[in-house]
Amino acid sequence: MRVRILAAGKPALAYAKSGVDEYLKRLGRYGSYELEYLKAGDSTTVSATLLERSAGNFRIAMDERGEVLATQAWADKFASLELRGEIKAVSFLIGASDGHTEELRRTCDAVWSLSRLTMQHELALVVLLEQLYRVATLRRGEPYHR
Ligand SMILES: C[S@@+](CC[C@H](N)C(=O)[O-])C[C@H]1O[C@@H](n2cnc3c(N)ncnc32)[C@H](O)[C@@H]1O
Repeated sequence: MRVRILAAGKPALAYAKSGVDEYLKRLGRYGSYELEYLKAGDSTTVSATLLERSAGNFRIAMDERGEVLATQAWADKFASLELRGEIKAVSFLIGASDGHTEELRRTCDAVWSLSRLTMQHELALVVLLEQLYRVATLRRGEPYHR
């Protein structure tokens, strides 16, 4: 199963750029993880583009209003998505500074939260990638996950 991460706007902050590079590099050993940036803009335009670019994928909106899950629950959800043979790709959608539209949240297959905190979108991207890496190591029984 391909894992796609679609994010509005390339990171501009140095810590975010290096965090993204680091976790993408690490994830490369665990499967197909693809990070795609789209142009930042207003919420309506960005949400419409995110939906268009993720058409046909199992879509997970990353949003502070979403379901807060433990890391083990992420791993369990991944396993059950993989068992559903019809799902070829899952897309995680990160919004721009104004967040997602209500329509995007309604249209997605799931809405997950990284915490109840509102994070700057570049930080949210780094936290998402770190969790994906943690889930990958957890599923392989490797020691990174504690
Ligand atoms: C600055 S936030 C948008 C805040 C906006 N006020 C809202 O109502 O969503 C930009 C993006 O970062 C991501 N994000 C920020 N905090 C998050 C959290 N706690 N959980 C999941 N995603 C988060 C979301 O994708 C969000 O659309």
